Order: sequence, then structure tokens, then C-alpha cells
Amino acid sequence: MSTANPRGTNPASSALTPPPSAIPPVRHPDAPAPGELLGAHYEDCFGCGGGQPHGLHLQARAGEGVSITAEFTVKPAHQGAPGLAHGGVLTSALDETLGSLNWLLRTIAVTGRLETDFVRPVPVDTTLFLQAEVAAVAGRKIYSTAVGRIGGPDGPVAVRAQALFIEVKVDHFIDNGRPEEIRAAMADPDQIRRVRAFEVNP
Ligand SMILES: CCCCC/C=C\C/C=C\C/C=C\C/C=C\CCCC(=O)SCCNC(=O)CCNC(=O)[C@H](O)C(C)(C)COP(=O)(O)OP(=O)(O)OC[C@H]1O[C@@H](n2cnc3c(N)ncnc32)[C@H](O)[C@@H]1OP(=O)(O)O
Repeated sequence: MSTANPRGTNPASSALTPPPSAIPPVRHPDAPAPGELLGAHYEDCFGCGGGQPHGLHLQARAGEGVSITAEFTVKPAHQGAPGLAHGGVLTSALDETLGSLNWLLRTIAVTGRLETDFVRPVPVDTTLFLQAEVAAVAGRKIYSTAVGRIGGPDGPVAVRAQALFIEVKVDHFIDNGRPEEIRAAMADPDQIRRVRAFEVNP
């Protein structure tokens, strides 16, 4: 996937254009190897968790450099129009894929802005083949792009997105999440291990 013109003919808003001071992303030395499945970052995540019956159950795999591939199959629960995926659900799949990129940087970050181009309708039962990469980093700001294809990893483009993620500390979740879920997450050793992996690294 090229970052030269990730949206085809549609320009992104200026907030999604890296500033001149931006630098190329650096893959963390402990990032999962290319081809490795990342697994869910949180069991109850709508995008990747196994604990959400109607969630996307998106599976992301590390790619080369700071890139990710992922697959998501549209289920009847994801419809907007009869037999077609809801646009917001497709954007969620893009958001999740783009968010997964931050694992390769070992940075905790949240979506600040996300713009989606819907290029083709996506029918129920279709698998969306997603590819995403970080284009540039400027301080806490991470600029990324993603594309979703149908029919196969090299099939026609159905959706494209450009995003700005903002780096946050783990306190972002602790301070803002509903206490019930935060307490449960903090009592789960697997969850703590996943978060610590980010915190102890430079
Ligand atoms: C113990 C339990 C913990 C459990 C945690 C579990 C897991 C965590 C680990 C790993 C996660 C891994 C993968 C996640 C994968 C996928 C998930 C999908 C991702 C999401 O779905 S995540 C949900 C949606 N997301 C939000 O819920 C964000 C709500 N929001 C805020 O929380 C604040 O808004 C925030 C923090 C974004 C910024 O706030 P802030 O105060 O920290 O920083 P500030 O405002 O100063 O912005 C700094 C610079 O970014 C620029 N900037 C900011 N926002 C911008 C925008 N929208 N457009 C253009 N520029 C923007 C400013 O202009 C400034 O730029 P400059 O530095 O140049 O002045």
C-alpha cells in the first residue's frame, strides 16, 4: 500500500497531513514478528475481543515495518441496509486495524480523528481484507492510513481511511473508563501484562 496518495482523488483534511517536522515511524525492537497474530488488546473490545457476541472479531497480524494486515467478515448483525454492511461498522474495522498499528510502535494511543472513504458496498458474508501502515509520527501524533479490499487481499478497494492517533498514558483509561470495567481489567493479570509491555518501554 502506498502512502503517496492513500485516498485516491479525495484529499484528507489538513489535520491528517503530517507537519514538516514529522519523522518516519520506528518499529519497536520487541514488536511481534511479521506474520504473527496480535491477539485481542481487551477481551471486551467491540473490534477485536472474543467477549462481544456481535463484535467484529477482527484478527490483526503484524506486517513488515510499521504495517498491519487484518480480516473481518461482515455478519448479519453488522447490516445497515438489507444485506449490506453498515458504514459505521466498516469504519470501526478500519479504526481497529489502525489502532493495532500502535502495538508495533509499543505506544498506547487513541483515535483523535478518522476519515473514511466508502468506495464500494460490502455485502453480508464478505470478508474485508484490511491493510494499514503508519505514515509519520510527530511528537504524540501518529498519522496512519488504511485500506479495505474485498474478494481477496489484492481485490478491489471497498473502503479507505486516514487517521490521527494521539499517544496517551494508561491513566487515560483508568481516569475515564467506567470504574466497574476498570476494576475488572486491573484484576486481570493478562490485561495488566499487556499494558505493562507498553509502559516499561521507552
Ligand atoms: C488498566 C486498564 C487499561 C485498559 C487499556 C487497554 C488497552 C490499552 C492498550 C493498547 C491499545 C491497543 C490497541 C487499540 C486498538 C484499537 C482501538 C481503537 C482506537 C479507538 O477507537 S480509541 C477510542 C476513540 N477515541 C477517544 O475516545 C479519544 C477521545 N479524545 C481524547 O481523549 C482527547 O481529545 C485526546 C487524548 C485525543 C487528546 O487530548 P489531550 O488533552 O491529551 O491532548 P491535546 O488536546 O493537547 O492534543 C494533542 C495534539 O493532538 C491534536 N489533536 C487532538 N485531537 C485532535 C483531533 N481530533 N483532530 C486533530 N488534531 C487533534 C491537538 O491539536 C494537539 O496538537 P499540537 O500538539 O500540535 O498542539
